[in-house]
Amino acid sequence: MKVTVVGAGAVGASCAEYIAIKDFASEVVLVDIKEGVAEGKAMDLMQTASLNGFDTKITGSTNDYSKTADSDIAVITSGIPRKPGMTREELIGINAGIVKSVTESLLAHSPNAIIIVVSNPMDTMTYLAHKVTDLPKNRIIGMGGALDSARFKYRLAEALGAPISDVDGMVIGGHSDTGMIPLTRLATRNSVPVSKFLSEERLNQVMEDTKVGGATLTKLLGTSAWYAPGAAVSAMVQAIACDQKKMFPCSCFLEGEYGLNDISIGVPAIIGRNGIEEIVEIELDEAEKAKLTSSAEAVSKTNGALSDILK
Ligand SMILES: NC(=O)c1ccc[n+]([C@@H]2O[C@H](COP(=O)([O-])OP(=O)(O)OC[C@H]3O[C@@H](n4cnc5c(N)ncnc54)[C@H](O)[C@@H]3O)[C@@H](O)[C@H]2O)c1
Ligand SMILES: O=C(O)C[C@H](O)C(=O)O
Repeated sequence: MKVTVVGAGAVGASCAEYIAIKDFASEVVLVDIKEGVAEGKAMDLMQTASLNGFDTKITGSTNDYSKTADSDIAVITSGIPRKPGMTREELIGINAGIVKSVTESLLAHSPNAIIIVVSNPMDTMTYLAHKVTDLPKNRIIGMGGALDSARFKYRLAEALGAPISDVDGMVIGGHSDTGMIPLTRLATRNSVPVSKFLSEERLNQVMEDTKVGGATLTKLLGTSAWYAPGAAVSAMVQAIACDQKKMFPCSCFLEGEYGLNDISIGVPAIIGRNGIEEIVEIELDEAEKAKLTSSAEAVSKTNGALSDILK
């Protein structure tokens, strides 16, 4: 199983590290536009192999996509991250051009790859990847919900005073500060609804803290997060590589599911060897449906900024 990760920055390198540590891929190729960076990170990571006990071969390449040929899975993390005070949507001007050209270069050498889009604004970059390639919808997946759900579980566990392993929960909708929809109604502590333990007010606080999870870290770090994003991408890569059929909320191109069309947005999906094996349509209540509609409107508005690049 060959995996290419484009962008050897914070998220790309973290993702490559987690993939290697889990030791399910034969090869990971890191690609970056900055001379020597991908080669350097690959060498540094390879020097952890004997310490961390993995056999995955990690190589680096400065923009030479021939090294990525015949990848089974390609992850796109190239582009700029936000700084404190910015929204993800403000990155579109620079990142759209990068994601378009990287997607085209990847597919020129790996026509059968399944692509995972990470660069922000992620739902719009996933939509862009669909539009420039016209690949079947199962082969382009946006990573956002897996990360947002991990943050939701962290916040729930904190509020409950429970171990994170006892908590389950999911975030759907757009991967943005206002568009995320943490599904508190369906969240559980060992199968018991969390509303049994937490007041509505505390649950609302959990929801708000989850939605600004990325912004909170960006303020603390001066740039956006990488450990949990890298872990979330690696979990999705593993689900594909090992045909795990795991369910993650992720940005899927919708054609009528959830009443939405011509948009990529976070919904639950089964992830396996074919990428998105199935989009799972769960029963939402009226309030959740209204939130998903308004989240989709915001993503569509951001997609509108792609009109020039899609000409
Ligand atoms: N979807 C998510 O949940 C999620 C989570 C974290 C970060 N992100 C996004 O991922 C992106 C990367 O974040 P980061 O923290 O790793 O940033 P970073 O600056 O550390 O790394 C980005 C890397 O991309 C490289 N790059 C730029 N243009 C390129 C090109 N044309 N080809 C190849 N490489 C190129 C840069 O040289 C840099 O090394 C950002 O857009 C960020 O907002 C998304
Ligand atoms: O917050 C960001 O800008 C990066 C990423 O989308 C995240 O959620 O960590």
